[in-house]
Amino acid sequence: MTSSNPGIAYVGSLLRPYWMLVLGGILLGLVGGASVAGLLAVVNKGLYAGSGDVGGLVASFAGLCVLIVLGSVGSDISANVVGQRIIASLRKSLAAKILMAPIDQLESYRAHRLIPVLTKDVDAISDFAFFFPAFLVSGVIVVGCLIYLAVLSWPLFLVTAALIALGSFAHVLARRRGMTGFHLARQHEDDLQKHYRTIAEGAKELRLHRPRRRYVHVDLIQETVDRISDVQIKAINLLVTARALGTVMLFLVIGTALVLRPLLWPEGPASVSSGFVLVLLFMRGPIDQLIGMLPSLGRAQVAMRRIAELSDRFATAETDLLGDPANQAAEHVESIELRGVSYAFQASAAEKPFVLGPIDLRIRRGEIVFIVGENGSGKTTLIKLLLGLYVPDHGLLLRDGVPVVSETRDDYRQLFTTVFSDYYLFDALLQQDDHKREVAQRYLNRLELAHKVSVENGVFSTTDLSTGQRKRLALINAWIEGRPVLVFDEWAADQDPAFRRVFYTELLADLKRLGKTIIVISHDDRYFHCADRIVRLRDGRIDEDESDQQRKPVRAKRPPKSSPQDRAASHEASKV
Ligand SMILES: Nc1ncnc2c1ncn2[C@@H]1O[C@H](COP(=O)(O)OP(=O)(O)OP(=O)(O)O)[C@@H](O)[C@H]1O
Repeated sequence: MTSSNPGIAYVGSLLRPYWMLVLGGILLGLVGGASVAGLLAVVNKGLYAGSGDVGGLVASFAGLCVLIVLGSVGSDISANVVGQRIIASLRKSLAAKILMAPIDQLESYRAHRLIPVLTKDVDAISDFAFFFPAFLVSGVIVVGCLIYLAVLSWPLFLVTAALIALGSFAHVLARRRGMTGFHLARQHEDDLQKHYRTIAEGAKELRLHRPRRRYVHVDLIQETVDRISDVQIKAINLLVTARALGTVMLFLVIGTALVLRPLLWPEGPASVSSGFVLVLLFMRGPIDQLIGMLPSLGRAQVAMRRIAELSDRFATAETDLLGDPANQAAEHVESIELRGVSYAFQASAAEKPFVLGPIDLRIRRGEIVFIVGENGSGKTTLIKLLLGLYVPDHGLLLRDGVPVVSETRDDYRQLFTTVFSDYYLFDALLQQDDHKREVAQRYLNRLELAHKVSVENGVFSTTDLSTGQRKRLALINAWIEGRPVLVFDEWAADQDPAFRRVFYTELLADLKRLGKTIIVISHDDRYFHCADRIVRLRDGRIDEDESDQQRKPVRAKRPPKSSPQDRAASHEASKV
């Protein structure tokens, strides 16, 4: 979407399915607006009519009243339906966009910017959608009245139109500055969201640190809130002033019309003047309503732009991610491979981006591969490339020797179950058959969670657990999914020594016996002997790739040193 106003283009694409309703609403609005103008003409005529015209005037009056009601109710209903449908489509489409967005784009967008788009921006459009029917009808009434003015007298209409154009120009200028304010305020809203996250997620740390608490409260939150309020006040004041000037301008038009009438049209009937005054006074209401809605329209425009930008940024080549999961059963895989793969994070001009690769790595079915290396050496990035979450800048990802491309990438990803170090724990088990429930129960026992958690109607009874316990629950989820490749990113880091030992020496071996391929990111060098192969990363490159047989004697399998307590705990844990 590269049009000069991506917001309008995006909303246009959302409106397209409802074009019949939109058109119907506009036509009905036109009928309503024209009828109002007609009614004013009838009223004006009535002021000068003789007694013989009463019957015709009453009939016209009643007919026009009915048309006004039908027109305005019809256009209101259609605009309301379209407005609400657009909001619903917007919400669904944004959720779909996020579900399909390239993971690296999603990661760099950051949650504190994403959430306001989903809430604030959609709400801004929703607010406008609520007023949109009135906006539409007011617009149509103004147009209808202008047409009636033109019918009454061309010269006076031209003078009026010139003054209205002048007033509108002043409004356009005011609006442009107002919009700049709304844009600025919206940017500060992102900062505010970030600070809100800070006080919610950093509550414990802030409670313990008075200077930092004060800094966050005063320098970050209060300052940002005041900045937003100042910018909004300025923007709205400008529009309100423009509105008052608009009203004065309308009276100016009335005065000018009255003064100029004898000059411009000396032989014209008095009904022209009264008709003009009547219509101009009547127009004040709808014009006021149109101008009054400009701030809301301005905010909606800013919101649309934000939504369009997000939508543009999250565009993806993988468009079938939300298809029927029934076709995506996990299959087995003989090998997964990165061939000549490199990947660089996007970075600002000042920063040097981290570059991974080029990497050649082939993992075979049934292997236990440990990915090791210093912090920041690129282990998680490597895993994300291997999982098909990041698309390589160069090189190929292969499944059983066949390149994985956009069309096959999601099928490929279904081979894996992962527990990332920043994993998200889902409380519901999607597989609900008896066997899976039994496996879940068995592993709840084995991982010493049965006293805290049970499976009820396919949902874990609680996830209010300690950090280590939650990770065990994530492991159970992974186990139950039964996929052929399991990836653990520092799973054991939060476990007590006994469970760490159970994980490396027993659970990994169990999974291997089931024919699983296992990839483990680990810093636990005490248990490196449990791997069939160790891939060591340094600065984004593979530094060593050693199989069990190649490993030097010093690294050969030997039991890790453990305390008597470790051994006792491990014995207890392995009894289940
Ligand atoms: N979203 C991102 N944008 C930019 N750079 C990133 C991003 N994620 C990671 N990096 C950079 O990539 C490098 C490798 O990160 P990665 O998480 O792969 O390391 P790691 O080996 O898993 O580290 P650790 O052992 O600490 O988990 C780091 O220097 C990090 O700063």
